[in-house]
Amino acid sequence: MEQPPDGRRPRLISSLAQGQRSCEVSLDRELGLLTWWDAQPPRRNFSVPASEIIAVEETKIDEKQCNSGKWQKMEKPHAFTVYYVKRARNYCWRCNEETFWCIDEQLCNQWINSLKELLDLQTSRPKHLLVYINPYGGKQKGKRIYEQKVAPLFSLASISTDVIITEHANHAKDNLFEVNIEKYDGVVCVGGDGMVSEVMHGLIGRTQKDSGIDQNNPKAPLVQCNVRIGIIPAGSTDCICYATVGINDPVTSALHIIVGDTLPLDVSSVHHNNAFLKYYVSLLGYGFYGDVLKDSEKKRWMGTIRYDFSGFKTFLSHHYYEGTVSYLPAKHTLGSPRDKKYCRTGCCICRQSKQQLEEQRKKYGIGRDEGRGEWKVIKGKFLAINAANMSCACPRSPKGLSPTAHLADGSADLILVRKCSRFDFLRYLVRHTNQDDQFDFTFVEVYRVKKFQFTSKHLEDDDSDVKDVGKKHFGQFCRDHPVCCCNLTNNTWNCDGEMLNSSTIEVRVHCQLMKLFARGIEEKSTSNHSPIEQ
Ligand SMILES: Nc1ncnc2c1ncn2[C@@H]1O[C@H](COP(=O)(O)OP(=O)(O)OP(=O)(O)O)[C@@H](O)[C@H]1O
Repeated sequence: MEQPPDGRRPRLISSLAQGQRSCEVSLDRELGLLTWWDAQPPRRNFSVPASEIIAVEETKIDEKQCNSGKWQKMEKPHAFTVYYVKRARNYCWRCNEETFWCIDEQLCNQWINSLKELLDLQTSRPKHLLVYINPYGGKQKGKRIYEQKVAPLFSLASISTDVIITEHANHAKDNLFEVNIEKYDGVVCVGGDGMVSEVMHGLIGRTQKDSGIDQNNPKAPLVQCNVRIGIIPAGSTDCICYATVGINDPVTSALHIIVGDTLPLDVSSVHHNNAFLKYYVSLLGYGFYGDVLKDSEKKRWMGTIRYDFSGFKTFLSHHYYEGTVSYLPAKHTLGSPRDKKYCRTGCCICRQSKQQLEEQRKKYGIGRDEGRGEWKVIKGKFLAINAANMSCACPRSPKGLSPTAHLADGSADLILVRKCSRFDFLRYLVRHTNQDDQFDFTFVEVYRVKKFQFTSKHLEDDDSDVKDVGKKHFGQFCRDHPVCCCNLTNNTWNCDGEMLNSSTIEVRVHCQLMKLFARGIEEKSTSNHSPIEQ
């Protein structure tokens, strides 16, 4: 063992073997770094940070291994296996393993104990989790995905779980109001965005209830929810997972949970007339995205293809909506929607924006800081009104609705698509799938906001009762004849993929209200190779 001069913890260095090859292995306990390199050329060198080691286990050596290679000469070969995160393509993580063989049992135990001590220092890792599985989400594979891909990894990492298979919609949400939440280091949901939304409503609602906060008050300062949520994607839409991890892959998500990653996330609340309606973390969409959802819900029997079908049908209908949007610009944020500064792991825009908000809070007092600033008002006819809390990237649109929206800066990107021709709207939609700037159109506006309101024109009109009779009839006619592009009184918002029926709403972004077991999208340079070959 190497003794450092200044009282630092000693570095463990040994000559071990990997199968037939001998290697040097070093454990720097101060840096938390496991390194190994070939004793003979080509002398490749690998490193794994302790934070990405999943487990270490003594390896049971079978007869075959004992009788093969140079180890057959040894009386008692001993080995230990290190399981660690290996980065694959497209932000995917895999569990890799490396077995190191020692001649001496004492040395083998010393290695196992030293690595375990280092793992014990990883205090952000969960030990006990509450898991909700939606057996009907996506292609109804949630239970199988959990049992085959996730549970074995949790068990390898010595994480214990209480698993609840949901029996009806809102089961997870209701259960979270009753369960002894203190017992758990996090809550995992296996399903799609709908399940994430359910668990989020349960946890945020429970936190407010326990703190005596009235969710119906749109101005109430909500209490941050400290229980992390892990998302195991198993739905038909896994946008929240995709935008926070970079990929919707159950193994990758399970590994982010195991290593105890933490990603703070902004949550927006939606109110109508001092009544709380819903929270959302990815998209709140009116017009095009609200109509696509409304139509697709009637066609659930079609499976995931329903989104394409309803998207095409809604595109042809070309309905527009008239109303007033008022918004409060997010002056505290350091970014802007078209600055090409993407939200990535350890995002400094999110960190600094949160600091700015905290300073404002100290200066003006909690509650009074948020309404400060000048409200802007825009009246018009819109094909779509979208508020993106995150990029909303998904496999169909890898850069998302607002590519530079930030996950945790206390703001949302409000995108207004004014009435335009079908051809122009198609050009706008196509830009979500290529590298061109989707905001570079005269009929598209985008603002970074911390609050906004929308009032439908029909509710603003005093004589709306008389007009509505006619509109109701024409509305039905237009719905039945999709080529008509009239002004409709629809009241459906797409709120994280769930329908919300209220055309007039008040929205407020709550900076970093909840936390996920994730780390955001990693820069390509970190995500290409691991362990690091030096
Ligand atoms: N056992 C259950 N039976 C019926 N519905 C359930 C059950 N468990 C959860 N749900 C509800 O199913 C809805 C959709 O679930 P989930 O998001 O997991 O799947 P999905 O196929 O991706 O659906 P969507 O695309 O609508 O989000 C959720 O809103 C949830 O409340």
